[in-house]
Amino acid sequence: MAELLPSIKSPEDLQNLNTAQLNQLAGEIREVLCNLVATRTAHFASNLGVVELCIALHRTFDFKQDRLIWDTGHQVYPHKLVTGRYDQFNTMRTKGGLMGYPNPNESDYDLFMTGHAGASVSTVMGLASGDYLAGHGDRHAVAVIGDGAFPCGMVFEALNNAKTLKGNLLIILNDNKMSICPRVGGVADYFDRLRMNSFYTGFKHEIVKALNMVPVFGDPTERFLAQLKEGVKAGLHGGMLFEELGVNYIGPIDGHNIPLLRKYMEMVKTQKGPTLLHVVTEKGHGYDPAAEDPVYYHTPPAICKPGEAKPEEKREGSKAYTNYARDAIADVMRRNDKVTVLTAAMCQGTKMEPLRDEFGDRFFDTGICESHTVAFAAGQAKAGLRPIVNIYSTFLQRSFDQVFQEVALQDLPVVFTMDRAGITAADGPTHHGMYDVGYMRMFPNMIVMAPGDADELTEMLQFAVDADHPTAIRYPKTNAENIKRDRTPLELGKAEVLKRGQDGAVICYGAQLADAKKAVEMLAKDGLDVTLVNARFVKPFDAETILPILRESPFVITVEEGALLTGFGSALLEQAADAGVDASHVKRLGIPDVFVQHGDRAEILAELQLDSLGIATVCRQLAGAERKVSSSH
Ligand SMILES: Cc1ncc(C[n+]2csc(CCOP(=O)(O)OP(=O)(O)O)c2C)c(N)n1
Ligand SMILES: CC(=O)[C@@H](O)[C@H](O)COP(=O)(O)O
Ligand SMILES: [Mg+2]
Repeated sequence: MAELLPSIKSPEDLQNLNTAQLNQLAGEIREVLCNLVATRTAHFASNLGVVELCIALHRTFDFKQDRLIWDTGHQVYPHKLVTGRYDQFNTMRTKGGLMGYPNPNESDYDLFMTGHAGASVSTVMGLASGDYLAGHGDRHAVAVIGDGAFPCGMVFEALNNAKTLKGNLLIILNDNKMSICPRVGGVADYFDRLRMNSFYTGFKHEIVKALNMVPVFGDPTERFLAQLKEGVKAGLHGGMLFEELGVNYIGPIDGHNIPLLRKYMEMVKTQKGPTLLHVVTEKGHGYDPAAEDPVYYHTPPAICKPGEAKPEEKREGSKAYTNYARDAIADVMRRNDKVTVLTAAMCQGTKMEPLRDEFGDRFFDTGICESHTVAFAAGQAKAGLRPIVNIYSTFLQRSFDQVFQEVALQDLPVVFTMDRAGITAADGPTHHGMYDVGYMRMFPNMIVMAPGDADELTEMLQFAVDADHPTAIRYPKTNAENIKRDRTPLELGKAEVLKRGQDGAVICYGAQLADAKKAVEMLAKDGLDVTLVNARFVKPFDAETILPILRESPFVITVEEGALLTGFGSALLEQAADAGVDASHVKRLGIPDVFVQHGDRAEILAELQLDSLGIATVCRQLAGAERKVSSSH
């Protein structure tokens, strides 16, 4: 039972604790983290890994004045616990409760609401620059960034700029050998070599000793020269990559040793110029199952109670769209050896570990480097391959310019399977996939579609791989259904009319089709005969099918799980305006011009009237309104 933690109302309450008490506090924080994931899915292993680092930071710096940014922000739970949010902690990732990422609306100790990796060094540099110009050059600016986030291009853009910075910059590299999956790439290998540095440091000491004993000639000289080469290599590995950029490199040090962390932090506080402190931690530290399997315990299912064995994944009747997409990708790759698949460090989230194993040389994990991922895919397409970029909608935003220049402008056959397109629920506004419809349909040459059910996703993927143009397919974070019907074969730019009625029309773009169908069936029981359309494509738009429905229907509702601004409904209004068709009776359902907060997906969809009840309610209102108008004529 937590004794110390409840008394920590702010980091000031840490100042009087001794090392034993700080270590006890670390244990209490871990207990709270374990209890949290016994109740719901949350970020777990990452938070377990930064407990001591967080305590040492708040014990050493005064972040009422100094600046602290946790890169990505998924590891911010210990920070929230020591900055006065212990009492609310059980609301984590629930509607109206604490956000699972930093949230300035919760605390002044949270400076940026983040969830996307790689921006911390840049933003903390901006803070340092602003403080310097405001006369607060004595403030410290600290970015804590993981080894998975570090390869983000933006980090190197910031490092390039760091030596010009006025103000104090401390970058803490939290190196736990993990992204969500094991980290990949040359930066990862470099960190591995740096982690050996404690060995090299000792080795360098040996070199100096050897220097004093070096004989002038004979065998020992050769041995000495061999050692000297190693010593020089050690020096190179001793953070020279950073030193050459004007960033002092210190480390690596043990990230679970609070006194040691505090000693080094006090030391770097006096260091002039940008400094990188390399801290080695264990992802999942302090809870053995998580330390042994940090991939699974990155965001484990709610039912993994402390000490319980790893539960089998819940068997559900229907599978997630993610599973259908993964299986469809695997199937296409088996039948066509020109097809490749790329992920930007989301192999686990897109459930592609089996593809990594099966298609080794046609599976590419680029790390958290989405801009590179898309440009790399464009290069593959130019070379005659059919790359599939399997990516979360929200993270694709990082690659906007590469989608434009390297893919659409070149008219290259890159397939974008955009997972988490729509409400992602507990992750909140940084992770909802809101904007992909708008920005993907803007680009000439792009084919933009959304399946109404699981089988249609499979069909669309094959269609996309066969298309000689860039294509984008969006689907949400939810279980997929299959809608029984006489399925119209997929045809470029053609919608599918599931039912015709004379009282109104519901035109659905994407996976809410199941809810739209339920709504139309409910309405039929009320005597309202409503047309149901599965739009399938937002680009090319099926004006030939849809505009006559606008002309004939007393009311029309469009349904999409995405931003209304620039979304499918906007496209319909544009088409109507261009064709001179009256669209004043069109009601668009989707996400309004707000950032949707975290919460339960079903609740959020209901609030937005995007579920079957909401769609039916809006139809009744419009039908009623329509009947009043027609009866008053
Ligand atoms: C731009 C972007 N791409 C992908 C992700 C998904 N993501 C969240 S955490 C994570 C791994 C981060 O690894 P690291 O920075 O080492 O933190 P750790 O979990 O190891 O503490 C990834 C890929 C993201 N949040 N942002
Ligand atoms: C921090 C981060 O961006 C990922 O951990 C993300 O939260 C994963 O989302 P899913 O749980 O939907 O895969
Ligand atoms: Mg890591």
